[in-house]
Amino acid sequence: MSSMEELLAGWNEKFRPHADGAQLPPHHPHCLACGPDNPHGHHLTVHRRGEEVHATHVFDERHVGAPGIAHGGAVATVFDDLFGFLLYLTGGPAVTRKLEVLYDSPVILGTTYDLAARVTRTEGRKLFMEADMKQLGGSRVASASALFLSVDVTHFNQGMPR
Ligand SMILES: CCCCC/C=C\C/C=C\C/C=C\C/C=C\CCCC(=O)SCCNC(=O)CCNC(=O)[C@H](O)C(C)(C)COP(=O)(O)OP(=O)(O)OC[C@H]1O[C@@H](n2cnc3c(N)ncnc32)[C@H](O)[C@@H]1OP(=O)(O)O
Repeated sequence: MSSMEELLAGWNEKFRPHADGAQLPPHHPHCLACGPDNPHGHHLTVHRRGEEVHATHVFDERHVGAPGIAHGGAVATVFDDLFGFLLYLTGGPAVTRKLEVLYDSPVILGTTYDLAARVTRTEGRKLFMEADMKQLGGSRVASASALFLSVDVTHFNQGMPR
């Protein structure tokens, strides 16, 4: 079995119904944001809570921008991937067409943040999503909105070596 075939087989399994409160599976083992086997990754763990997905996250020195502060691109990576977990609730693959991040305050390395994301509207293939990142029990430090577009499985063949 090719690595793509293995990925597809596993991907279908990931779309089974997930109970409220369940930990959701990583997109794949090397995913930059959630893959457990990516040494550069964020190792994001995400749970379903009702129709939302939630994560707690600590950025570290691998994600540094200005000294002591997370790189804005790293913050965007985590938001983008968190949106990708909503696909387990909506039931099929989709990809980011548009991602907008609002940075309210610096995201400090070594600090634990709470993240939550939800689908706000669907329109045909279009999934409109919103997310926020907050200090534990505290104020918002960033928020994001995204448009994902549903795609067929063949979309992912574009990444296979030719
Ligand atoms: C079931 C088996 C599944 C198997 C999957 C297998 C393997 C997967 C393995 C791993 C996956 C891992 C992770 C995935 C999950 C999460 C990770 C985070 C997410 C990402 O990291 S993902 C990567 C970054 N992402 C891309 O790499 C996308 C590149 N891009 C494209 O591939 C195309 O761009 C595409 C396909 C997106 C669209 O192309 P397209 O040709 O299909 O669609 P088109 O452009 O025509 O737009 C259709 C309708 O959206 C409207 N529209 C467009 N833009 C708009 C805007 N800005 N505002 C408002 N409306 C807009 C149009 O106006 C039209 O509207 P209407 O239909 O009403 O006319």
